[in-house]
Amino acid sequence: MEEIKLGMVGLGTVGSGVLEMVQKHAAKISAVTGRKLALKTVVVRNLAKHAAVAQQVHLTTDLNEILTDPEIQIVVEVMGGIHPAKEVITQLLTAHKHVVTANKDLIATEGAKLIELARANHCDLLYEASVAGGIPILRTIADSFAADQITEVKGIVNGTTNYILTQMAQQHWSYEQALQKAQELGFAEADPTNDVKGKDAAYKMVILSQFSFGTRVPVAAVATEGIDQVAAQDVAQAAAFGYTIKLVGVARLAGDGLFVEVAPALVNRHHPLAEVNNENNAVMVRGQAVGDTLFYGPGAGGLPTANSVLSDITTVMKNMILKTNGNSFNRYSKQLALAESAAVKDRYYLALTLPDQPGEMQKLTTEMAKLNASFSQIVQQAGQNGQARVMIITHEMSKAQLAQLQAALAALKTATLHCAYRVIE
Ligand SMILES: NC(=O)C1=CN([C@@H]2O[C@H](COP(=O)(O)OP(=O)(O)OC[C@H]3O[C@@H](n4cnc5c(N)ncnc54)[C@H](OP(=O)(O)O)[C@@H]3O)[C@@H](O)[C@H]2O)C=CC1
Ligand SMILES: N[C@@H](CC=O)C(=O)O
Repeated sequence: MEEIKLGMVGLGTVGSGVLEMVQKHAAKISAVTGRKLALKTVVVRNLAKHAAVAQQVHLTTDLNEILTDPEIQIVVEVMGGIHPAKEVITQLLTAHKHVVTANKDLIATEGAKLIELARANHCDLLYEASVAGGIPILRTIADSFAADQITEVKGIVNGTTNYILTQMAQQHWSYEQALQKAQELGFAEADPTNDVKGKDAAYKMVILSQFSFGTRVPVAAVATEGIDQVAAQDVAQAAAFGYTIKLVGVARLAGDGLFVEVAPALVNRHHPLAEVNNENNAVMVRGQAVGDTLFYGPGAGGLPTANSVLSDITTVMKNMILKTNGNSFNRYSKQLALAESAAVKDRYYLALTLPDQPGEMQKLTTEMAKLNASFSQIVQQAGQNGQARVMIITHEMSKAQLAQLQAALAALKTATLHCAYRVIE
């Protein structure tokens, strides 16, 4: 049987999973593709660190060993980050190697240029693993939603933060303890800042938006808030109201535009997203024809992510046999403007502190009434230093109304708004 040789750059959590799958699942890969797959060369930073693997695969620190090897036709990039990953993939595509990557940072920020370079060189550039780890969501949207009009895609798309929130809520671990464990388990990025600040999820929502709506939204246009400011009081009050706090990415058509955001949200405990725990992710795709669909699975971790990488590799292999390489992963393109804030409507959970004095609550409700904003649930708790903490679940209001309310509360000077989280029923 003909053998297809693979190269790889990076041998961390995902790279080690790819090595394991190529070895353990060799028979299935051959049965499905009609070709043997062999991992020939892996580029690492530090040879000594990976000495134990040197018996199984050729290790090098020199990318040229892959670039100049005519036997290696497909290369996996799992080093992460934007630089030098961008330069590495650019060199690989220029050398006519097909590339499979798990790198959402790079695809979300520089994807357009790399996709064009791949097309110009008749190479495949596939990145199923870049969104939601082991969930096969990108190919599903590209293929199975090819004819349907998607109106909303939302979900939990970061494993690290979902793991942290789950441990904090269920095991009562501290934020720091849960983050450290997520790092030990290989879920977090090398630098976890992007995980906890929501940027990793924003990268994924940019890629999901491109597949779902055909529009490439700049990362900077995605309003992004992480979980590092979520207060224990709000986790407890959310539970008392009947909700669970999750970091949720939303991309939806609103008015004539597209709205994309990543932020903590209160998810009704009966909603399927409320049941998504630990490093698991879930993506809900709403199509005009099909209605609501839900895709669930591990969003981080070596072997689950490697499975998505291998699905891309086998796709490249099949394309090589059929001589159909060089087509873009996602072929849907449609230019949508960003949605007007008046068109984006949700219910919100608001947490404020006010002076614990007669008339202060009245001022708050008066400001809300001026904006035609109302609420369905409200709780007031005595706090410290003569302050009361007020927690509200509003009726539906627009982003524009919310911004006006925030400005009005700031003008009052006595009220401090701590958070405004979307409510998902
Ligand atoms: N971990 C996960 O669950 C998931 C990760 N991803 C993505 O997959 C990619 C890899 O993630 P992950 O495996 O967790 O990352 P790791 O940090 O575990 O591994 C990165 C690997 O790349 C190597 N590396 C980094 N820079 C260079 C360089 N300049 N030259 C050669 N090798 C280099 C590192 O070397 P060294 O060992 O010497 O440090 C390490 O082996 C990232 O883009 C990530 O966002 C996607 C989905 C899930
Ligand atoms: N750090 C990421 C890894 C997968 O993309 C996450 O936690 O989701």
